[in-house]
Amino acid sequence: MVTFLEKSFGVKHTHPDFRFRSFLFSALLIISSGFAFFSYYNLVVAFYVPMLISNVIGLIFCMLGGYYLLVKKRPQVAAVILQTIVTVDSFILILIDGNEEFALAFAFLTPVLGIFLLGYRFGAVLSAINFVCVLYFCSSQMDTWEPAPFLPINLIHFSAIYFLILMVSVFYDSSRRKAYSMMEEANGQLQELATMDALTKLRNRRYLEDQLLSSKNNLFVAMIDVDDFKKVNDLFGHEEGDKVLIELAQQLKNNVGPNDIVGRWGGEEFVIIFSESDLTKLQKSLTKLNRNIAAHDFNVGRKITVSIGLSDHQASKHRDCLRQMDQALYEAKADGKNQFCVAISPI
Ligand SMILES: Nc1nc2c(ncn2[C@@H]2O[C@H](COP(=O)(O)OP(=O)(O)OP(=O)(O)O)[C@@H](O)[C@H]2O)c(=O)[nH]1
Repeated sequence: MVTFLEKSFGVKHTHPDFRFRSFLFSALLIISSGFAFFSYYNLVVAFYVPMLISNVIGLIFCMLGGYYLLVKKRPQVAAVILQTIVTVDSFILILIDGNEEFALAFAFLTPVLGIFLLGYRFGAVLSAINFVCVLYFCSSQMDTWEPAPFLPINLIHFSAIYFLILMVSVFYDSSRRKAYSMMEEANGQLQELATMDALTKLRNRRYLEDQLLSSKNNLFVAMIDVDDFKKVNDLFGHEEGDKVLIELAQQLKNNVGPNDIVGRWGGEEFVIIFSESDLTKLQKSLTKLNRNIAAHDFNVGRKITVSIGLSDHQASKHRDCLRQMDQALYEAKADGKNQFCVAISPI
């Protein structure tokens, strides 16, 4: 059943909208069954044209709501249609049945349903309009309604209950939405923290690997390793070493394009995922990167340089590509450091 609904709605059951869409679907199904039944009843059992027309129109609107929900995947439009059906139908019932039986009770559906479906702002406006209309109708029909007249005290009771329901619904819905948005915000922050390197504030290895594994394109990826970083720590202390890493993170970001992703792989190793696919252009960028880093003043009593291994990357050969990138980095180090080396996988 859940799989069927997921397919029909076009969203997974974990999607925040799934319950809302399920509610719309069930409500449209139940109401349209009611319309279908009463269309049949008013056509075959007790022929009555006004109710027959209103039921057929209701049925058409339900189908329209279903179309927007299931085909167009626009639940908000379906919600407006459902709300319109309920509000208009409650009016028709009052107009036809007066205060007989349950007709007036249907007016109470609008504040509860309207706020749930349209949100507390639009829902409250609609409820207020609905209230004025019902009030006008009740007042204009006072004393004449059968079987019991609608007395002023009934009006007071009706207004009190209506606004109580409206206020409870507004409070409930605004709290629900607020709690949901706070949870979304907290989730976003957690997600951000889980994918961020605490020292440099760059993306961490988990994020970088997720990006690489989920990419459908062939990419170029570079591994950057600080040369002789142990000496920096040994000569100036670990704290100064940390400052160099933070400054280097900034320099790497300054030297890549806006769509490239810079992250810290771990220790004194960084990774850049390039959006550029032209190798010649990338080689020029890496030459410039090596030059700019070497020329930058890191405020420690020593020049800082980096070695870089560049490799192409395909998600299906992730581990092999990382190995190849490491090998290119190793060659850059072995060749004298402060340079890059390129490794391209055989086609
Ligand atoms: N300050 C600081 N040092 C770190 C951090 N992570 C790793 N290191 C240090 O980075 C150094 C890496 O040293 P090695 O792997 O020997 O490499 P290297 O001295 O850079 O030499 P080459 O890679 O051959 O150029 C070690 O001394 C680690 O302690 C960190 O977060 N902060």
